[in-house]
Amino acid sequence: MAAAGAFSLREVLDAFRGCVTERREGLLEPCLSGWWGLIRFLQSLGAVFGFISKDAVAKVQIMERHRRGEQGQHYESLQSMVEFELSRGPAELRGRPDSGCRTVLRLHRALLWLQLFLEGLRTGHRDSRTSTICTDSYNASLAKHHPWVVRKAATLAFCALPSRDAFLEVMNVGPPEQAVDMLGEAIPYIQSVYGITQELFAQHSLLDLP
Ligand SMILES: CCCCCCCC/C=C\CCCCCCCC(=O)N[C@@H](COP(=O)(O)O)[C@H](O)/C=C/CCCCCCCCCCCCC
Repeated sequence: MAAAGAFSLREVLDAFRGCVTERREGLLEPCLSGWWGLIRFLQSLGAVFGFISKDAVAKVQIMERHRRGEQGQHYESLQSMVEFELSRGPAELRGRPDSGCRTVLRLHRALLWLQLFLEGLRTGHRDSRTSTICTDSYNASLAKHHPWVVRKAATLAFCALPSRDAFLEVMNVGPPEQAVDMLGEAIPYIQSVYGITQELFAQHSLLDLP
């Protein structure tokens, strides 16, 4: 999947559903595909979100370069990636700004924001403010990893978000009730990807990679 064409929540849902295998392995390809779908949605919201989508694109592209590179076989799953990058030594892992583990960690933290945001949208009232849901989700997740200037720019951008119902309509799923149902279907898959990544990274003390 690439960041072009109309957004489809169904495609994003299918991608995240395909990320976790029966043996609880996290597959990178479907995750990246899910991320491209989300980025496409973000890009459709306008230029005010450009600095956020640019960062997300850069991180997904780093992961694609790993996957398609000479060592690509080690980047099939989160587990094989962690094993491979740890085998090269902690100094190498901590010193590389484009390591797979560091990059996945940034996307993983953003996935917690996404979970909280989608849950807030799903359970919110018709007249809830999307910007408030987004700000609360951000403050409870990603914000603690960002410097003041990024937090300020992000919270300003959130003010440009449309109302909850308009937002649900932009999701192209049909009426708001249908979009809410699909969010209910999507959230457990996103939680599952978040859960296995959190477990794996905690097990190897990788949750604070600089
Ligand atoms: C189902 C459809 C509805 C929801 C659609 C949501 C679409 C969201 C798409 C993408 C989310 C953006 C993910 C951003 C990843 C940020 C990773 C990060 O933390 N990067 C920072 C640290 O990186 P390093 O410097 O250590 O390499 C970097 O400093 C960040 C810069 C940009 C600001 C990031 C703010 C993120 C706010 C959360 C996304 C809000 C999107 C709102 C739209 C609804």
